[in-house]
Amino acid sequence: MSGIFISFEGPDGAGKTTVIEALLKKIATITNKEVLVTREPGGSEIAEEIRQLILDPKHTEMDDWTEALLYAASRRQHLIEVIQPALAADQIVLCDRYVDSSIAYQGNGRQLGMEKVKQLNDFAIQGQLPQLTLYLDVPVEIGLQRVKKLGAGFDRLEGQELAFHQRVREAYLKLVEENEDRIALVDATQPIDDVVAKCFAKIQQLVK
Ligand SMILES: Nc1ncnc2c1ncn2[C@@H]1O[C@H](COP(=O)(O)OP(=O)(O)OP(=O)(O)O)[C@@H](O)[C@H]1O
Ligand SMILES: Cc1cn([C@H]2C[C@H](O)[C@@H](COP(=O)(O)O)O2)c(=O)[nH]c1=O
Repeated sequence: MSGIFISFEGPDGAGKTTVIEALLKKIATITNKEVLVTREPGGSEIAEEIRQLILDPKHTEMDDWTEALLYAASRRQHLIEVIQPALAADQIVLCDRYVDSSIAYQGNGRQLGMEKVKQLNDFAIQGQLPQLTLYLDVPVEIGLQRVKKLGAGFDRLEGQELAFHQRVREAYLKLVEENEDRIALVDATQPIDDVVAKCFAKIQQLVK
């Protein structure tokens, strides 16, 4: 695979989508490589259908392991159908969430165990990790407040209790500590231009 795979992570409302959009233009100034923006869960027709199933607030009866398996299944489909072909075509892939989301949300948020959820996903991704993961760190109250302000309501995951979101953030901070060669923490409470500049600096180091 000759492309570059970059994922973006963070609690809900950290600013991933906004940052990725801003980075698109900036990346075009430093490389001729095509840039593909995609997201999880989703990014392909089948994976988007799984997304609807998982995030629908009316699916209150969904078992936690079923949820973890559905995220892993949508990841597998997206990886095979979208990410790997783009990398093979020498593109830069900017992915809004990837495997660290499952380890944080299902592993620690749902308390299924970070290592167990990692193992489940090892099967799905077969070693395909991003070269760089930009973790946008924000206190969960601030992130959820930002989502609330958008006015579209909460999906099934966003609608979980505060303690769930706090466990998610704790897990991310642990992942940053354990994977400092891959995951870079960016303070996402800063003004958006500063957050974008910090992310861009990290990407420049990789793309040059
Ligand atoms: N650094 C920032 N400062 C203030 N507001 C921000 C910042 N970053 C993003 N926002 C605002 O927060 C809201 C949520 O941002 P965005 O949708 O990019 O977050 P996200 O991480 O993609 O969320 P989700 O996890 O729910 O997909 C948007 O209204 C965006 O303009
Ligand atoms: C990939 C992935 C995501 N989640 C959660 C995180 C969010 O609450 C939603 C996705 O919605 P977004 O607004 O597009 O960020 O799903 C998760 O729990 N596990 C995962 O693997």
